[in-house]
Amino acid sequence: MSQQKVCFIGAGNMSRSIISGLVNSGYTPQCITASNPSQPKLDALHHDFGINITNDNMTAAANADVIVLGVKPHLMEPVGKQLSSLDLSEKLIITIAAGVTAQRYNDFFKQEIKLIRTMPNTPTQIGVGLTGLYASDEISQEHKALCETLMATGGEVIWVNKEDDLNQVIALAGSSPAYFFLFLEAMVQSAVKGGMSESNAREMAQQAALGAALMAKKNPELSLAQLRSNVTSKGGTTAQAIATFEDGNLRQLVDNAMSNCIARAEEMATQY
Ligand SMILES: NC(=O)C1=CN([C@@H]2O[C@H](COP(=O)(O)OP(=O)(O)OC[C@H]3O[C@@H](n4cnc5c(N)ncnc54)[C@H](OP(=O)(O)O)[C@@H]3O)[C@@H](O)[C@H]2O)C=CC1
Ligand SMILES: O=C(O)[C@@H]1CCC=N1
Repeated sequence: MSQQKVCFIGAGNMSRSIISGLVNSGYTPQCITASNPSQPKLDALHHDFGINITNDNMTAAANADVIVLGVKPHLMEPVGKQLSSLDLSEKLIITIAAGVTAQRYNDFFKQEIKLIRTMPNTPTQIGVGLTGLYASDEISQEHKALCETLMATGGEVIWVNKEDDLNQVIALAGSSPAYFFLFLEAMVQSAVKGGMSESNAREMAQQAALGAALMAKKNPELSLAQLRSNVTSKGGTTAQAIATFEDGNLRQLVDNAMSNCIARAEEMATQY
């Protein structure tokens, strides 16, 4: 794998997940630098992965071939302004932020930068993530290939043709691990209420989720409805549970949740 110098501006949850994917798949830790204002997350990254750490965004960015912007969306503008005095013409800039359009970064950095917008998710940290990628026509094949190689260390990558499609990626993959954690939380709470120990309840619920996801993945010829049907004996227990979900309009609730997720990304695009 190419061992370009990669720096992360912002060393929070998502940057940590990507760094974990990189190092676990053999990327040289000495080629990775994380920059963050507060020290504890940096120290943990240095301890866990052996990467370089700093509180100085400018030095980190100046010395990197690839700059990954890992701060919250509202901080992209001050970070861009801070780095705008650097000559970024030869560098690839990768943003992971939701809801900040590619065009805005040229304003923030006060120059035409080579930017690829990505939408990863936290399972990247264990190699089973998914990252959506968008690049405008001006971005070179070399930079696209480099970005894809870096992000693929955390799992699957999917290019989208239109920037707007990244908002669907947010709803389907970037944010969605949280939906599944919520579902697991609710299952565990119900089982604990029924007398099960929390650890047993969690083990059962998470193993079932893992098994269901793997079955869906390993049987692409089977529809999701068929996989569900295979569990659902007529007049049996599953049928009662599924009927309860359908009566409670789970599908509509999921549709509302995903639509609101996308609407928030669109709103953020007008804010930042
Ligand atoms: N979490 C997720 O699942 C996903 C997040 N994203 C995107 O990733 C980005 C980061 O999110 P997430 O990792 O969750 O957020 P975190 O809050 O965990 O991380 C953001 C980090 O940025 C640091 N930071 C703040 N100001 C600066 C600055 N001026 N220069 C450098 N670093 C700074 C913060 O440091 P400190 O804490 O010390 O202030 C913090 O460590 C967001 O844009 C989000 O949209 C995308 C996909 C999924
Ligand atoms: O909640 C957020 O805004 C970010 C983007 C996707 C996941 N976390």
